[in-house]
Amino acid sequence: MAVYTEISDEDLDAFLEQYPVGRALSCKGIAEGVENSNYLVQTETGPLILTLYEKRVNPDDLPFFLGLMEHLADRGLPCPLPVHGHDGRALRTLAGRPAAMVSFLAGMWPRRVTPHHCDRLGGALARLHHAGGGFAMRRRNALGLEDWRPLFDRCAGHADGVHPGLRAELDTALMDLEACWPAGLPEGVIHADLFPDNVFFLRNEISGLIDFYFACTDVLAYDIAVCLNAWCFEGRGEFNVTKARRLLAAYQAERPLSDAEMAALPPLAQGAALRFLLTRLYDWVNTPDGALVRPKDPMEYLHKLRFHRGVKDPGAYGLA
Ligand SMILES: Nc1ncnc2c1ncn2[C@@H]1O[C@H](COP(=O)(O)OP(=O)(O)OP(=O)(O)O)[C@@H](O)[C@H]1O
Ligand SMILES: N[C@@H](CCO)C(=O)O
Repeated sequence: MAVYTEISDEDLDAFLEQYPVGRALSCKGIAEGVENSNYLVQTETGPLILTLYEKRVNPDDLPFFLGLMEHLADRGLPCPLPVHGHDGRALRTLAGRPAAMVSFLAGMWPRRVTPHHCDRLGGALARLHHAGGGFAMRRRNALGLEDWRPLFDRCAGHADGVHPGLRAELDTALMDLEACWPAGLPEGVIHADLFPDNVFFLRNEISGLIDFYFACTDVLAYDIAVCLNAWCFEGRGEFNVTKARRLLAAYQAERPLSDAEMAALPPLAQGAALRFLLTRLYDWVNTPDGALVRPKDPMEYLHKLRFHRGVKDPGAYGLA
């Protein structure tokens, strides 16, 4: 479960007094998620999500994340809207952590992803990229190409213990990407972690996009590459080209890809697989036994990385 920081009733009451939301009627820790502490707070004016930002979030980035959610919500994207206090501020401190409240979004994330979900995702992702266009703030991707080598170095010594030969395989994959990483592609605001558990559906339509805490300014097509990894593989590791085709077609109906973006999909997809493999590997080897939050399986992403390294042509992703 992801409640790293507990809050007392007194602290919560004092916190809520600073917002025009009335008093708390209940407050429950949310088990899902691995990064931050999240609470569902029922207030006299309705439900809100209270987040206490934990280790991987740099407090200096919070104005970007909160400003971005506000910018996107203002442009009609169904994403959480930060709640401002009586003093106008959305961000303050609770139980020693930076904390903010955002609007509660109804819906459930898809436990079994279908091609229909991928279709809706593709459209929403393109709309997110368009809507992010006018956002004035910038944030470098803290988990981009240049950050993978230092992250790898921090866990390389444990890699072969997770899987024999993993260290050499990751080193080679990283060197290949460092040599051929695409340059000059269109950039803008990307979500950078748009996994199924960050997309809510209600009656088969998207009702919410959440968790903007990796969002940054980077190559737009890299966001598609993240989604191809997170949405288009089956449980046993096979790539589902029908899902990818639906995702890409729906994306392109709203934002057509250039030839350069299409050609770049294989290395971008390798990079996205490597990014999640490395953060998962890092967590895998640094999480003590018996910790409350179970780390996610890095091997899932090794299989995905291998698949993308075998792709010679973006047609493999269902592009015509
Ligand atoms: N605005 C929201 N409306 C409704 N539920 C929300 C909202 N934000 C978060 N949640 C709930 O909290 C859970 C965890 O949120 P979130 O994904 O942001 O956490 P996290 O710790 O950053 O997780 P991770 O990065 O591992 O996905 C979600 O799965 C959802 O159940
Ligand atoms: N979506 C990430 C975890 C949160 O960043 C993963 O599945 O590894």
